[in-house]
Amino acid sequence: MTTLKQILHFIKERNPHEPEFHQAVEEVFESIQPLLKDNGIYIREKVFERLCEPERIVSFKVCWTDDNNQVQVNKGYRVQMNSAIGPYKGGLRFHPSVNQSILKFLAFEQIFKNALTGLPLGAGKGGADFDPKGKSDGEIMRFCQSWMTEAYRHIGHFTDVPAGDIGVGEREIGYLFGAYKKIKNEFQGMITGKGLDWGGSHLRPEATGYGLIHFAQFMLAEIDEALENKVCLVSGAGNVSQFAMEKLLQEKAKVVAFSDSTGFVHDPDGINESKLSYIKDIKNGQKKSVAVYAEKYKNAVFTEAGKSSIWSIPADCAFPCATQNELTLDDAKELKSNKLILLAEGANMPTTPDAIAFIRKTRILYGPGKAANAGGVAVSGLEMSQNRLGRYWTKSDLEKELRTLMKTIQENCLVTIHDYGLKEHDYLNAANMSAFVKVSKAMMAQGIFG
Ligand SMILES: NC(=O)C1=CN([C@@H]2O[C@H](COP(=O)(O)OP(=O)(O)OC[C@H]3O[C@@H](n4cnc5c(N)ncnc54)[C@H](OP(=O)(O)O)[C@@H]3O)[C@@H](O)[C@H]2O)C=CC1
Ligand SMILES: O=C(O)CCC(=O)C(=O)O
Repeated sequence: MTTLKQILHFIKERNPHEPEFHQAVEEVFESIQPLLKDNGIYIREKVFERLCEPERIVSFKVCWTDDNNQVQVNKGYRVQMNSAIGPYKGGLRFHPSVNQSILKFLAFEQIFKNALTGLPLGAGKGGADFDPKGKSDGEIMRFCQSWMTEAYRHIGHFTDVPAGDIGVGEREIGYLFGAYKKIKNEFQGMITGKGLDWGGSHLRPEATGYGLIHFAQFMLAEIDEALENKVCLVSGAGNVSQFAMEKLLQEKAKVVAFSDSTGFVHDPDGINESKLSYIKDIKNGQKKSVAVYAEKYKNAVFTEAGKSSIWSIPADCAFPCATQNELTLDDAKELKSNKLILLAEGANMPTTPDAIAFIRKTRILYGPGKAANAGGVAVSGLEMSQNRLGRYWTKSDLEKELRTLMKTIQENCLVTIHDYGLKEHDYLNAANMSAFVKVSKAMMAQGIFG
């Protein structure tokens, strides 16, 4: 008889040297303990073991020439994790830190997140250990074209539909889409995050950040609180962060800090629309460090990475929107001692396990990324629907859809909390359990190939 401990041990042994993947797996495994204990079928059918094994990993070389005519070689990947409820779906990350462990953790998280959206989306993730920083448009284009020259075989609107993630925005999506169209001679919605004039959807750029803030509003409403006048910290200064800040401003919250890989800015006066436009210009146009912001606004202070943490600034709400494991136990303790009310994750797995365990023992509301940042992939799902119909929906249609989707995810969590007798506001276990049940059912219905 297999014990629960043996299952986790087996998965870790089968996937050595993959700490991020282990971390993501262990979190879900902990959450679903009651389900595994009460339902022998999950054990007999080896559902968790099957969920942890990617259906396919494609790993390939990406050769391209830089502007000095030097040959460059990178590692490219696509992890096709699970297709029980729809075609593989998830972003591409171009960052020097990319490796198989990171992409497997991201693809694994995507299984549950995508299930929570209620849309027919399987799970995948991919990318390359390519660093877009400092590269010319021509170099980025040649890299994307080379990546797609291999990956196109595995991608398609009913097979696997990538999108953006760290280092991949509309420019990269355009080059990837163009390469696919050229190779296949087909104009199809095989990638999301496209430009509005060539098959993209209104609100996809905004969706992750806006959806995160909607989710936070719904969580706060449960304790009769609102975002107005709340002091907020938003890490990162990229896509998710920029639109989280934008929505927070619309909701009259006060954003006093943001960051990037070089450090963080504390602006005690709070940012406003014109300051946010400047942040967008620094990051999307000039492609510089956020340090530049502090040179322009007199009360703003820039602190270099490693010297202190953005999470040491007193605030009511914290939104980690940069990268994995960016918020540690020490950060969590400091946030608590500064009387934080809510922590909602825009990034994937940004909070370390010990920090999550600490937060969950306090009264701080915790919104796990799988639920809180699902707005991005949800609007990607709606982009796929529009592509299949050959129609565009209006911005106001999509605004309504996004808000409703985020509300439905939150309400499903509340129902799961009630049905399984979880602790009040236990969004973490609720999200993991309800998504697990949904995907497992689909897998078992499809036999052992499911
Ligand atoms: N884009 C989307 O729709 C979705 C994204 N996510 C997640 O949100 C997070 C941010 O993604 P996104 O905004 O798209 O990416 P971007 O590339 O647009 O922005 C990433 C931001 O995070 C900072 N950052 C990246 N790596 C590090 C690091 N190791 N240490 C400190 N700062 C870092 C970057 O700083 P710098 O500019 O200096 O590199 C940048 O400010 C990721 O975890 C992603 O997986 C989740 C759901 C959907
Ligand atoms: O829009 C998508 O398909 C992917 C978004 C994503 O990568 C994520 O949710 O982490």
